Amino acid sequence: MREVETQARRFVPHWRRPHPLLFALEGSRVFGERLAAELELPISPLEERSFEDGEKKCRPLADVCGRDVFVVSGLERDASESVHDRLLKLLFFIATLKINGAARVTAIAPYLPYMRKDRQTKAQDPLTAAYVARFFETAGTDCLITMETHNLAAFQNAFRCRAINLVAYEAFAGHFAERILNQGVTVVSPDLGGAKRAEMFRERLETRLRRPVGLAFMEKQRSQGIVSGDLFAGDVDDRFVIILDDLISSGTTMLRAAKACAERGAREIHLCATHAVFSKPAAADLSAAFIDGIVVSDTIALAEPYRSDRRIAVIPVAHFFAEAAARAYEAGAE
Ligand SMILES: O=P(O)(O)OC[C@H]1O[C@H](OP(=O)(O)OP(=O)(O)O)[C@H](O)[C@@H]1O
Repeated sequence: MREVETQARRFVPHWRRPHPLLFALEGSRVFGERLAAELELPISPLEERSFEDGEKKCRPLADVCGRDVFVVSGLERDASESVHDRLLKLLFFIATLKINGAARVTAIAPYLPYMRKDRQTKAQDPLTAAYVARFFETAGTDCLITMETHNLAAFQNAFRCRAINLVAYEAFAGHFAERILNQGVTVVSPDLGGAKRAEMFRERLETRLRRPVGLAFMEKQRSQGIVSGDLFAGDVDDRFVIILDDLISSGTTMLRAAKACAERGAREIHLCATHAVFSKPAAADLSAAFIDGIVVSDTIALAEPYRSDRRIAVIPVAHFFAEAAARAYEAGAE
């Protein structure tokens, strides 16, 4: 794993007095500290306790009455907490802030889970993306900030409170532009659902490189956990290929797209995804020799064994969140 340096800061926060409070829930201290540095705010103290029966308690130790509050929490699973533990803990904490008089609460969830189930594809399917949005609203969230949600249209339709989706394409494009020499370049979407994302990234990369960048797509269907579909559109022969997706979980999607590119003569194959969810089997799959590099952001802290993998570059994105949080604060104060 290689930590890539944060790009130059583009904003300086100006807080009125008293300044907003920033809380970082357990498991999010590293990202919280990066955010705190960007926002020039201290992390406020809180009490987190787990009880013998599995229930949790989370209490602010700074007086929140009348204050603007930012609360950051990673919502991915880690060794000590499940997605559900973290999601419920954040929702309870937001509700606690509100009943104790917080003026406005901005939830910062670098990775927002449950967004993949955004439509009914089978009879009586749940719509978890919409339910998660309702839970945040019910808890009293005034604004939610996340990055690279799975389906932007579904995300925007699900939330009635302010919901901001950030993207890291500019940072990814900058990273690749420094490494691509005079090769032809193609951005590949590993499924049709990601076509718009790939196109947006391709445009940024083209601007950086000042020459045309190609686009390619692969077919993908997922049913009962089995991924299928072999159609491939676009030219990757002898090209520097970047396969772009929102997240890597098992790695199945990226691996099959990378294989398809290798079979079609790609010269170099790089995977690029905002969220390194990396559920267990990904480790073995992504070590394939035809994968030259993997670029992710730090929305999710890398678990072992990925930390020692030199092919993985991690792009910091806390500054995007800091700027969005500061803007949301300014807008709310108008
Ligand atoms: O690493 P993996 O385990 O393969 O998971 C990652 C994939 O899952 C999501 O798409 P999904 O399969 O839900 O498809 P969709 O675009 O049809 O919603 C996501 O956009 C990735 O493509």
